[in-house]
Amino acid sequence: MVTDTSSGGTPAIRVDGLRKSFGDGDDAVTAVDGVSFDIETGTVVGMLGPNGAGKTTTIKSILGLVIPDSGTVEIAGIDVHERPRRAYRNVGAILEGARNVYWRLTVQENLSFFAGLGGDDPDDLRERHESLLEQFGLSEYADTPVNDLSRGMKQKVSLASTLARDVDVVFMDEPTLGLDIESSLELRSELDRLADREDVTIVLCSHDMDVIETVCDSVLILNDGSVVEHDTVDSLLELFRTRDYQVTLESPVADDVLRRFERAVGADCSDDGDRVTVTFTATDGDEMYAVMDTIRDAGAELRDVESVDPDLEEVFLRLTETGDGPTDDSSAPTGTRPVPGDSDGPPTAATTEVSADGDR
Ligand SMILES: Nc1ncnc2c1ncn2[C@@H]1O[C@H](COP(=O)(O)OP(=O)(O)OP(=O)(O)O)[C@@H](O)[C@H]1O
Repeated sequence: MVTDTSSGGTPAIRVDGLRKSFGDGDDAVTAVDGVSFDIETGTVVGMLGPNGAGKTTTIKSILGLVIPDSGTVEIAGIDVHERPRRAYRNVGAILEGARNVYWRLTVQENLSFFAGLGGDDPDDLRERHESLLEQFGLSEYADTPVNDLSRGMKQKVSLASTLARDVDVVFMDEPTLGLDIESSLELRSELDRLADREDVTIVLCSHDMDVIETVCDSVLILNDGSVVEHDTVDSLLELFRTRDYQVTLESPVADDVLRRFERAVGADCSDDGDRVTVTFTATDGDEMYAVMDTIRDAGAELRDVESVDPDLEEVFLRLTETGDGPTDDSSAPTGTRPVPGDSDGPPTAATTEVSADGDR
């Protein structure tokens, strides 16, 4: 089910009928194939999808870094194609981790530079910058060149620089990558604060399902260039909550009975010598009764039946039907990654900021 999350007002981001192909003829690849969604102001939205699902292309199209073949993008009701300067004025993005800050500049200089990009006088934002430095534990490094900092600290500078000016919409790709647990938790509460108290809209791509599950209000799942789901995290978890069951049988259960049972239930049984555990999905009550009948017919003794709460990772794998399990990197959800040479759009206000590459 694709749900429109807008509540009637102008959405922070509106994407309508976005399409983008790369290459020609037999080599053409359709990266984004008619993507449409609204993102409500002040919400944190996780964008997920297997590798090649079209996440990067969608985000780059929203930011004006890739020119779509068709479709429109509006930020706060302003068409980014018609009025790019106005549309991108309060948009920030971290697309390549710590690479979007200037490593030869000091931490403070980076904050001032990025504040200046938005047309603000950095002196007017001194208080904001001091509080950002404090929040991210960077105060004592204010005059240190970014180059001399650890990877995690560089990531924090990158985040602080994005927030150095007044932003209404922020795109973040893997913002917790390289952060220690404490900093990652700090970041999560900072994202909550930005969305709740400052009404900032945040679009987050992360490999870390835990971050997505705890920080995001809703999730947008892309697969094969299309939106396959756009719903709240709670609804998505609810969707599968009552479908998974774990049945425990008294051991021993004869081998042939186990195999028959596996075939009937469509799941693997594990026998630890004391008990036999079977986890299966029953989409309705009839299926559940059928499983119970199978257990009775097999003469197995039922010890326990429990429903199993799925986590977001499982929901994601089912919706995208990658089905290879969370350990398979090729199917795991990922954040956006840079694709060399795809910046075929003209410079925009957003381009200027997000592609301000480090001087390594
Ligand atoms: N510049 C390009 N030239 C050719 N093909 C491209 C280009 N950019 C993206 N693609 C192709 O478009 C499809 C979608 O890519 P995209 O990078 O948007 O997916 P993604 O969901 O961000 O994947 P990942 O998680 O691997 O970063 C892929 O098949 C990719 O190979």
